[in-house]
Amino acid sequence: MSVQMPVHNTEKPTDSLEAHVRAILEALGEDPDREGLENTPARVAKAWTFLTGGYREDPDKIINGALFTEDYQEMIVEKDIDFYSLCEHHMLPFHGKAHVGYIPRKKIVGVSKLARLVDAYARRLQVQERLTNQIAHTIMDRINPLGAAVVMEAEHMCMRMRGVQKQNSTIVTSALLGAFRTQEKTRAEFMNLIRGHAS
Ligand SMILES: Nc1nc2c(ncn2[C@@H]2O[C@H](COP(=O)(O)OP(=O)(O)OP(=O)(O)O)[C@@H](O)[C@H]2O)c(=O)[nH]1
Ligand SMILES: [Zn+2]
Repeated sequence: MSVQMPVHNTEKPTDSLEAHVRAILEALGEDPDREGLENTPARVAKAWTFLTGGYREDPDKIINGALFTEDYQEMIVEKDIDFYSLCEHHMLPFHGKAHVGYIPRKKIVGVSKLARLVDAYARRLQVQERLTNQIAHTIMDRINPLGAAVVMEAEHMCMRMRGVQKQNSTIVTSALLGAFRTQEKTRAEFMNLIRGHAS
């Protein structure tokens, strides 16, 4: 399956964003020079630069930085990884939890790197499906495991604060590759583990 992998930008957008935020404030009928808003363009530009910091991360490098050879071929699951992303349709946040698993063939990865990988893809303009796929495919490509699995559960602000205004709906997406796709038992074990059951 081919997955859209995003472009890697290196330039920080902070300076150019500031002027645009000022223009948005004006378009909203606000006075960008009043005391409370005086520093808002700079603050917003800084916040958005952070929230889209994933464009300046190299996901391959994150994984390659901490790969270790280990004779361990059982499932490894890191669950409940908090993430914050921005939907590319409304540029509003969606956030929730990511559950990531893989079965090593020869290599294991430093556990913090799985969480860093989630952030590197989440901190961009995204759709949840692509975000889920990108994480799973990077694990598959970089660690070369027997399988990789990602399940993401998220609340979309564009469905809560506006639009259809559904306050309780959660979107669940999954990407199951290798053994997680072909072996029902493996898939079931992963699903049980992320639901908090030990076996
Ligand atoms: N599949 C998918 N859809 C998303 C995601 N984030 C937002 N959307 C949807 O993107 C769609 C954009 O639809 P449009 O009809 O062009 O936009 P809209 O008029 O603002 O739609 P409403 O949100 O229904 O008011 C909406 O249905 C959103 O709910 C996502 O991560 N995945
Ligand atoms: Zn949206």
